[in-house]
Amino acid sequence: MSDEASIKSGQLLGTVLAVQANFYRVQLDEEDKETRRQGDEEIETFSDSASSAPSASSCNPPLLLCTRRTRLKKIGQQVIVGDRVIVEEPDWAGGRGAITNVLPRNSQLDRPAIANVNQILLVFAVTDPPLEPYQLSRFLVKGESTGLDVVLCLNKSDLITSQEQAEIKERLNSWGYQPTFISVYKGINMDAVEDILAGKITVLAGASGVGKSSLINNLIPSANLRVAEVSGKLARGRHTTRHVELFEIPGGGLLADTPGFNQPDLDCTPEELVSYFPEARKRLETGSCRFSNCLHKDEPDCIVRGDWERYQDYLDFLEEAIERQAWLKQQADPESNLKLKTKGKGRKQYEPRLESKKYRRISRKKQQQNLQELYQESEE
Ligand SMILES: Nc1nc2c(ncn2[C@@H]2O[C@H](COP(=O)(O)OP(=O)(O)OP(=O)(O)O)[C@@H](O)[C@H]2O)c(=O)[nH]1
Ligand SMILES: [Zn+2]
Repeated sequence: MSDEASIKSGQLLGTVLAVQANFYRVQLDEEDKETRRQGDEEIETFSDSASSAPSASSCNPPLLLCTRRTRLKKIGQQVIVGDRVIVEEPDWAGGRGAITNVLPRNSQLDRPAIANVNQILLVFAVTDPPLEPYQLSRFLVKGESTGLDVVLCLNKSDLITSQEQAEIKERLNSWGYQPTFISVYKGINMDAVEDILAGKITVLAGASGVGKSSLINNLIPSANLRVAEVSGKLARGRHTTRHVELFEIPGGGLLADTPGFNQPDLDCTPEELVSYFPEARKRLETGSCRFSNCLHKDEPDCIVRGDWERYQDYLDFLEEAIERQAWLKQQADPESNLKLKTKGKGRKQYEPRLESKKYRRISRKKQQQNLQELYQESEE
């Protein structure tokens, strides 16, 4: 891997927006416009038909469909959406190029794989569907567990009074979040959303029906067709694959709508869970628990346990994380699926256990259950 400083002349720098079979759709950086213009002049000089075919630089956005160099394949260098890549040998008239190198990633999300994401934009509705604190909490914790910034937008603010809005705001402030109240319908605070997204790679997440598709269509009019094509209310096509795509926002920034991220399954360890609650982090800044490995449940002299609204959510998620850890341990250790039995004459032998208990209990909230089912459906 090389870095941005070592780009040589003749090399172009761009960002992978989508992966289609063995091709990578790469958006070139603005600085490369000059190079493209020069390239076009050459084409016009040498080809009579150049004016009849649209060239890469006349495309807006400037995109090249690229292959990955064999050398990258040989060294096992994957290219994923969001990657900053070096492109060589551009064919401006044909809109083609070859990826010769991948710059080091600043971050990487898995499932779906996407590089260099700066933040998670969590969208919920203030009502319709009703704002469910437990579900919101799960999404927030899931978002925090990526280590990226989590930004919260609450849509459909046209449906509530300013008094109700103030109450929600106060409540979420106590959770450690400053929500932006928006309305895609009424165009409320859409410029604030554009400011949040500008110059960054953002992953959009949020429960079903909160207005994510509406938001994308509003921000990116050109995505209209594409969203309707691949997702839409009828087809739900985007939910059947792990397809990820970065949409260019006219006001700046790239946005990924990844249904894979929309299942709020928590996959962290019991120890790290506490750091995904801003209000608990704040308590830990003011002091420490007696035990360094405190899980903040019923240990003596715990600074986290106490009278804060989401403490019960913390305990619920902790239970889940503990069960998950036990389950993973069992999976990793083949002998743990076996039971040590003492046979005749003190001889010991492993025998298969009866079917082990399923680690995940039935979710206590129906809405969340529906979401999980939805996700499973989409995975099938
Ligand atoms: N009142 C109001 N309704 C809105 C607003 N934004 C979206 N809606 C409506 O909310 C419903 C859901 O919107 P979508 O954009 O499909 O929501 P989504 O989050 O993409 O939903 P999924 O595709 O199920 O994940 C639609 O009926 C929209 O018309 C808004 O600002 N105000
Ligand atoms: Zn503690």
